[in-house]
Amino acid sequence: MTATDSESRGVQTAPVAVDISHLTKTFGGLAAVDDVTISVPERRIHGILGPNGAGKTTVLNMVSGFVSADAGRIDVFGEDVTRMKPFQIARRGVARTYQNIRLFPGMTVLETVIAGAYLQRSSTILGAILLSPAERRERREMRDRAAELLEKVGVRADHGTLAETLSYGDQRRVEIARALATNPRVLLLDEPTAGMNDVESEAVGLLLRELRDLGLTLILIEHNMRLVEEFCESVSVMNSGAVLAQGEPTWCLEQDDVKEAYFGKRSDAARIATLRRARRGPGGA
Ligand SMILES: Nc1ncnc2c1ncn2[C@@H]1O[C@H](COP(=O)(O)OP(=O)(O)OP(=O)(O)O)[C@@H](O)[C@H]1O
Repeated sequence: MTATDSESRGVQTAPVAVDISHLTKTFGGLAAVDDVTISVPERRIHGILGPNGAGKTTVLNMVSGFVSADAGRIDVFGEDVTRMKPFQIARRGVARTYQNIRLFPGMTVLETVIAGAYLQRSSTILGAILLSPAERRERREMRDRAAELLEKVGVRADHGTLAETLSYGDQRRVEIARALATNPRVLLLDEPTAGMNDVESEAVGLLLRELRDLGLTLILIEHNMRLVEEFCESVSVMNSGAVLAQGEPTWCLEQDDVKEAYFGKRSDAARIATLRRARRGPGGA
């Protein structure tokens, strides 16, 4: 079927933002990622799920250039980034957060977010040294934008507080704000709700949806099934380096091999049903 056929039937086919094709990475003989193919359209919230050691973080590390692929290819908005360095990929609009929070020690909340914005600077080094009017204006704009982003992600703490002294949930939010300060088109999030309670996780889910509505493509590694089912539009479930199932989250989670691989035990698989009931309320449906 051609694009014209699709359009004439009113089917919208969004351009692909991140196209991962036959990606493979081996560490000391172990295939951490084994022939993985994942295609994420623009303006999508896509989850990568799977048990510990499934290869999820290694996939994100390759997309962001922190780990080089042994085989396969990664395209971002149609451009081959497979062999690019992290800063080159970042310049193409890919930002990320980490599983283990990486905030700069000794920096305030505001400084941390401003540090993210430095990738976007247009002022010259000479301008910075001489503190030219353009430099001063740019610094002011970065401060304003950083404050705006902190507000958007829901950090209520004083912006002068040292980032490392914040609660775990707030540190994760500061990380998201720092990533957003680079003006990304694609945001990769490694367990953004780890350590958060249900209310905080829900707020992150709503934020992701808001970002999607603003045009971002979001790829997140997430263990919170409730969040996945509520906010992810599609998922890839991985196990032992390979993709077991891809598609609509609820459908994927109902596949027997996914339940077995991801949750290991029947009793854990039952947890999915419990979470669904909780989400729908006492009336079910
Ligand atoms: N730099 C590395 N050197 C050696 N082995 C690695 C390296 N990075 C990852 N691995 C191994 O590759 C496999 C996949 O790891 P990865 O962190 O991608 O899994 P994951 O699905 O993100 O797991 P988790 O949910 O626990 O973070 C694991 O067996 C891990 O030990």
